[in-house]
Amino acid sequence: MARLGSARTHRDALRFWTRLGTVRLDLIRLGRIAGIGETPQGFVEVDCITESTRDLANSMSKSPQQVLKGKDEDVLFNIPNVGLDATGKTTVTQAVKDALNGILLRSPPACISQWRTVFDDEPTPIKRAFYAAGNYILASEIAKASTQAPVIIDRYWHSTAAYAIATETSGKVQDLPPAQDEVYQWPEDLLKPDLVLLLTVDPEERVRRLQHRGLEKTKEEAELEANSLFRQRVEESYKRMVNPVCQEVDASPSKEEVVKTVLQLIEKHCALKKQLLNCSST
Ligand SMILES: Nc1ncnc2c1ncn2[C@@H]1O[C@H](COP(=O)(O)OP(=O)(O)O)[C@@H](O)[C@H]1O
Ligand SMILES: Nc1ccn([C@H]2C[C@H](O)[C@@H](COP(=O)(O)OP(=O)(O)O)O2)c(=O)n1
Repeated sequence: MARLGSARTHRDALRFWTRLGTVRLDLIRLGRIAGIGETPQGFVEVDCITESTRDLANSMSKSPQQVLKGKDEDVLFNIPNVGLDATGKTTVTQAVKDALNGILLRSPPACISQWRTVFDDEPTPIKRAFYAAGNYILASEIAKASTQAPVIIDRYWHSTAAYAIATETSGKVQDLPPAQDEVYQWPEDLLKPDLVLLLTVDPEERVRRLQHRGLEKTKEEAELEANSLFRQRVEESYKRMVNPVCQEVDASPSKEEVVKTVLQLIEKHCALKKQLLNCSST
């Protein structure tokens, strides 16, 4: 395990605290995940080597939103889709990306996805650290891609937070942290999306889609299937997210209809964004 000491002296070391306050990550530009473990302070330490980390270091010296300012900023946006598994996120993100000639990204990003199965078997705080780090790495990719085209994202911070909140709590949705709690707030140091879409379907339809898809499940996906209270806590946590809120989309209709609805929402959002930009520049 790479020691925290080396991270402290490393020029490119970056330190992040997740919103949930449980995990500290030291992302170091080395090229591979060197090790993980508990520091004496009880924090989880992850040394992560990705090309993106240097970009991230550069972008973190600016405010998260500043890094998005490209020359065509009035027409550019980034839109994550979130929701329970098998609600159609991957289907919709792909179709929207094609329709808008955009760029499709996902959380966790491709550059660390090969470690996913390893981290999914780790204790929860370490697994969360992995997904949280993924969101920050993804942010630097979004910032870069957003100067070229609209960016459509399959999951982002909302997913990490919703699953973390649902795991850290038990029982019914009434036992979740209250609606105004800061766990539902977007982290200040993470690039914000323009519009977050929460895809929802009724539980029976979701199970049908899950069976139809037939992919291997993560432990949490299996938990989602077995435990309807857990599922309700994840979905309710999504609904309580603020700044930005998750805009709910009924994903029960046909793929074509859902994509049409999503494109209309994006169009509406863009019109609003342009209006706001015009107002602020006059
Ligand atoms: N609107 C829809 N109507 C019917 N089936 C759908 C719809 N959207 C997605 N599906 C199917 O449901 C399954 C899960 O979709 P997927 O996009 O993989 O979900 P997710 O990314 O949310 O896990 C796939 O087999 C997909 O073809
Ligand atoms: N940004 C992310 C992405 C996924 N996760 C976790 C939450 C769940 O345990 C799994 C579900 O992710 P997965 O990509 O397998 O789900 P879908 O393919 O979209 O159905 O990963 C996360 O915590 N944070």
